[in-house]
Amino acid sequence: MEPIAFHKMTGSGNDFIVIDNRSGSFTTDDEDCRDFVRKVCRRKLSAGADGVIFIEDDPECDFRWRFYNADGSEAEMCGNGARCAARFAFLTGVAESPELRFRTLAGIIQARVEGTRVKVQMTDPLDYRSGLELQAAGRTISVDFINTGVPHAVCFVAGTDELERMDVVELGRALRRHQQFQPAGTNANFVAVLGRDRIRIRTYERGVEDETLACGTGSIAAALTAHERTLVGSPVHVLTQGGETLTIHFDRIGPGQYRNVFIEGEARVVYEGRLWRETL
Ligand SMILES: N[C@@H](CCC[C@H](N)C(=O)O)C(=O)O
Repeated sequence: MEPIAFHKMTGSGNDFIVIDNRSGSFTTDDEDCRDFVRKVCRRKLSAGADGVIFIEDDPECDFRWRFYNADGSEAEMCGNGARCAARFAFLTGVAESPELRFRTLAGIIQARVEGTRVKVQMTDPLDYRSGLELQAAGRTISVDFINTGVPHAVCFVAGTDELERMDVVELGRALRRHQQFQPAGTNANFVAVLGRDRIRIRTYERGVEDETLACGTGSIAAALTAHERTLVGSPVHVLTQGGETLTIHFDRIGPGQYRNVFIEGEARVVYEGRLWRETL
């Protein structure tokens, strides 16, 4: 059986296995594909990753992607994955120009690749809600919500000391499955504002079911909800749990409504490898 070639990439600490599936070796809708994703994402037992990205042909764009979380669930969008997919496409010749477009389940995304830095224009956010008072993990917390391609709950905390001490997994897990966000569930972000142009974030990701080192759509959700609370301007620099910074640019056009939302940061190839299905 032929080995599967892949690139292991990191988008500011969110890590992905990227596979060129233009030949169609994977049928991305079927259970075998989800099973492959779950196996290959296991840390210590396989390559390990937060998700898998399949690059496929598209009649109108440079390519389209299918994005899967580590648990095999498909997500409409992933900000860090989008930056990795764009860099992969330019590096491997899937896209000829560093300015490229690709199709996702959330809509068409535009990206610009400049060395290891990639800036992506995201789809317009939806469904902003603020000040939800929710019971989670035995306490009442105030939560804002916005869908930045995927759903995100955002909780603001008093400062970095409180953020460092938080049990992000316990609280994140409780919010992720809270009845308020059913049936899709939500990602959960915990945020400290450091200044008018700077915030610090920790994210519990749906589909990884754990804290990750960075989350692009979560960083956008945090920047926009902080802006709604008049805590920050634009752009906002988001310091992630992995220590890297993502920069979010946006225009506010009305209460909870935004256009021209961009995310910018590093997207790096960690290594290229080959996988044998029978050893997964
Ligand atoms: N890490 C991503 C978000 C990936 C999808 C998410 N886990 C979900 O299922 O909603 C990002 O960088 O945006």
